[in-house]
Amino acid sequence: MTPQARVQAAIEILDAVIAAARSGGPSADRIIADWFRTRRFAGSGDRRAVRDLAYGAIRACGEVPVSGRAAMLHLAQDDAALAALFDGSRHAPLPIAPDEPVAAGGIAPAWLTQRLAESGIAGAAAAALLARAPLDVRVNTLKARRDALELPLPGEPLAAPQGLRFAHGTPVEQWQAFKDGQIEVQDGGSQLACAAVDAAPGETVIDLCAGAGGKTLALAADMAGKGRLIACDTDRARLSRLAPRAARAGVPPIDTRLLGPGRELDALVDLAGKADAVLVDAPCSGTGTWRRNPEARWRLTPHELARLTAIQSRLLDVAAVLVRPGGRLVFVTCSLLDAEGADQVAGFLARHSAWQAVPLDLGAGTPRGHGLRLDPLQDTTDGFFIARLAAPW
Ligand SMILES: C[S@@+](CC[C@H](N)C(=O)[O-])C[C@H]1O[C@@H](n2cnc3c(N)ncnc32)[C@H](O)[C@@H]1O
Repeated sequence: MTPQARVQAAIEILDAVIAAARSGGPSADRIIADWFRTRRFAGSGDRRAVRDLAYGAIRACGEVPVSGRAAMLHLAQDDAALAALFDGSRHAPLPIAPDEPVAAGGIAPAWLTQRLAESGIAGAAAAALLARAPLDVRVNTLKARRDALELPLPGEPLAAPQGLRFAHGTPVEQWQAFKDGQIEVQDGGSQLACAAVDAAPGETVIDLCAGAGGKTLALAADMAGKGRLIACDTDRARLSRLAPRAARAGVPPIDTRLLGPGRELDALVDLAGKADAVLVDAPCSGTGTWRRNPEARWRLTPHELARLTAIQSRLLDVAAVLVRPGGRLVFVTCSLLDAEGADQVAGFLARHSAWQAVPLDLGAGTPRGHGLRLDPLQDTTDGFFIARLAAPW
């Protein structure tokens, strides 16, 4: 592809990303993969260049742009070489007209930027939400040890006890250690959220929102494969991805429970008051993971945020029913908004006055309300809110 054709391709992809953000359609990654699937003439250099252009524009524009071309023109404003590629030649974008719409730059839509600022995330901390994430792995202690594992490249040890960091794009999934289940790809913040559960061998631990089991596998390793681990979710497809991952990681079969939204306890009655620990890795806005999917900020609306916070409160109450007297509940969201963090825990403690928040020391993070917040600027992880709550005896 010519440099001009790459820009035009990025514009077409951005049009699709914008439409998907408005209609709840596929992710930018999916759209880019689909675009190239039908254009076999594009080589790996073309893919990388088009992807970088598209993601560069997504990261740079806070509000949803009116079009892919307006988003790309925002980048071209400060890049004369890019602007010169709008030359109208074959497969190139049309020349830039003087009165064309140009998308505005920014961190996120105005309402969301304000909510972040009210939650103490502004300036450099807000910009860091859109930085490029490194690649973190967790050493699986069921099969290996961080200090005795030989890998093709040395990783940088993280605050998370089994975490190692590599540069973005390191092909760890091709390494034998990955194929053998000795390492899992998992953000350092996500690993710290699991450490907050402090799961121990022989315990009964429930992962209430397990998804495809990223955190479940870390809990299983902490339990040394001994005890009872129950992985739950309302999404059958996600939950079904856990079994093959567990097999690769050498984790004994895990009890999985498919939950009905709003009727979660129906499938968990046998566990009421029995769990030593319940992890609520709740569905959330994902403001802490924009480094990986920056277009998510174009999808979020105040209405969607209100829907998510209502689910989070309900899941906290569901979890409280499952925890045994003296047991623990760990609440986690990958969000920096207080509505999905500190406020959520304050609300829980107001509803359950006999429960207590337990201070956390994970070697990273900043206290926020009754919990701890990890943020991409200070902690160089994805953004997370983590709180640990103790049930009364
Ligand atoms: C943040 S994700 C979990 C990610 C997962 N723990 C991991 O580490 O990969 C939140 C999960 O909550 C699930 N979920 C949504 N509503 C739920 C509900 N009412 N009960 C349980 N899980 C729910 C979603 O399907 C999603 O998989």
